[in-house]
Amino acid sequence: MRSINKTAVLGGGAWGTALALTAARAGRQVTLWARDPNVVSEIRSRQHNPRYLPGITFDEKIEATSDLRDVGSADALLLVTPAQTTRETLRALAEIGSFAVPIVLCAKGIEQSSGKLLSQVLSEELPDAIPAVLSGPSFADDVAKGLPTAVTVACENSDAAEMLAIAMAAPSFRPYASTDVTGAQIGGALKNVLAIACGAVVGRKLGASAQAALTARGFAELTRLGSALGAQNETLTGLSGLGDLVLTCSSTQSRNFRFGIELGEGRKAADLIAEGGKLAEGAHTAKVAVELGRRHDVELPICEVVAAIISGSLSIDKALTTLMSRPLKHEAESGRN
Ligand SMILES: NC(=O)c1ccc[n+]([C@@H]2O[C@H](COP(=O)([O-])OP(=O)(O)OC[C@H]3O[C@@H](n4cnc5c(N)ncnc54)[C@H](O)[C@@H]3O)[C@@H](O)[C@H]2O)c1
Ligand SMILES: O=P(O)(O)OC[C@H](O)CO
Repeated sequence: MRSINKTAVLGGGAWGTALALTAARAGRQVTLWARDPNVVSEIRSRQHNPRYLPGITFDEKIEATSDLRDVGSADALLLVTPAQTTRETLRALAEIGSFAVPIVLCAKGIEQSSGKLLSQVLSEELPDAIPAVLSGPSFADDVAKGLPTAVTVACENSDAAEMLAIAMAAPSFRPYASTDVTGAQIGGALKNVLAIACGAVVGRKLGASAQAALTARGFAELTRLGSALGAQNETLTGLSGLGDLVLTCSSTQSRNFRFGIELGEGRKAADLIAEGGKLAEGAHTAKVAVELGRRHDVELPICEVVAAIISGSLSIDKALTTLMSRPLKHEAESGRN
């Protein structure tokens, strides 16, 4: 694999911009591709992205473009468009070349139409690419401001994982290399769904004890599904698993958590989605996560009630009764449904 200097970021939203800044701080040459020409012109002319990172201006040099052909010579690409647009973005890339370089999946979700992890989607659309994942506790706003955090960078090829970690490492951004591509995706996908549940508990004023209990039982679900799919325990208890779950299930900075709060306060999911506000990936992942669980004989009761609340078939009060009246069991049985 060639060394990583030229880095392309696809996606001009909050996370794409924050990761482009991080790569520049790490000393990389960065091209940011954004679909929206306004984002490109704001970055080019004023070094900021006010729609997605309001109040943040940057000194780092980032080349912004809306022409996808400009990313063709990158040594590595970071894919940072919403999870459900991954296939579409990859297909657009495939029209330009075969990209036999690392493609780092930074979105957190599972493809709704197929139930596939984004790494599977990548392998189908760009079979020559080297699939990698970047995930962990990281609010775009914090990262863009240079506040410190640590993340997981996973690639089956251990050398490539290390090279990617080095390529993205900056004074306030510490990537840990991993070879567990599946495990690194499960935490990010499920924590968004579980954060909606925790937000609903807060919005309904059910108390901090309920929020903590739900987070811990949510972690049991994340672990069960991850283990069934072959994830390593260290990944699930690490930055992209437990680390991101704790962050997202406890902070009003999280869009998924805030989506849950609104549900808890009585808003309808369909209305929130129709309003097209901030991206809450968990609303798009809940149902497909439950289906993925079923295919692997894994029960995901919290994800299940979140999916039912989002579809409008279950109220929050009924969801609580459903969860609290499940058969009593030993905590040690958590790994087995
Ligand atoms: N914001 C964060 O703190 C954060 C942190 C880690 C991971 N993520 C993940 O990163 C992904 C992107 O999130 P974000 O925060 O950047 O979202 P965002 O809403 O801020 O930005 C999404 C961007 O994608 C673009 N986009 C939407 N559909 C597109 C399409 N079909 N083709 C090309 N571009 C398209 C939008 O124009 C926008 O620029 C999500 O999966 C999210 O879970 C976000
Ligand atoms: O704002 P959220 O809920 O999409 O969370 C952002 C990041 O995934 C946190 O690590």
